[in-house]
Amino acid sequence: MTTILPLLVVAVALVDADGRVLLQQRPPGKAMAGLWEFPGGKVESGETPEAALIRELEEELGIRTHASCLAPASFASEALGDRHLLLLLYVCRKWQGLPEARHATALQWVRPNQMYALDMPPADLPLIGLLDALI
Ligand SMILES: Nc1nc2c([nH]c(=O)n2[C@@H]2O[C@H](COP(=O)(O)OP(=O)(O)OP(=O)(O)O)[C@@H](O)[C@H]2O)c(=O)[nH]1
Repeated sequence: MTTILPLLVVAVALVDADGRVLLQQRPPGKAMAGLWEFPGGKVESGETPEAALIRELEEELGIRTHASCLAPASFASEALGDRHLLLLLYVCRKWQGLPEARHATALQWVRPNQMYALDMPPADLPLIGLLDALI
């Protein structure tokens, strides 16, 4: 029997006052370079998912938020090489600071229905319809 190791990733739809969501572009050199994704990253050993997301938001965008502002919204389950990605998606409408691209190539604010036209990781595609209905 093949052992499949799960990869736990947290990501967030940051929603602004106009109902737009922040996407970031994966930088060259990383897997799936150039694709547009939700900010987030891997949950490290000993971290709660919310703590991991708060850490990633600070590292990647320089913004701060609180666990009580992270609303669980959906998840994705997708094969990823020899791993199996479990991506927990949160929605967040309250944070401090102005997002800046510290790791990403670029940032853009888009309405969920504009995401269908963007290149996004396969795991994210089923999440677009949910955000379209939710936001
Ligand atoms: N952040 C994020 N990762 C996603 C999304 N969709 C998706 O398939 N992933 C995948 O989830 C994994 C997240 O890993 P990452 O490389 O961004 O995480 P990280 O910030 O911990 O990176 P590092 O390994 O360079 O430290 C990648 O395999 C990435 O392709 C998404 O919308 N947002």
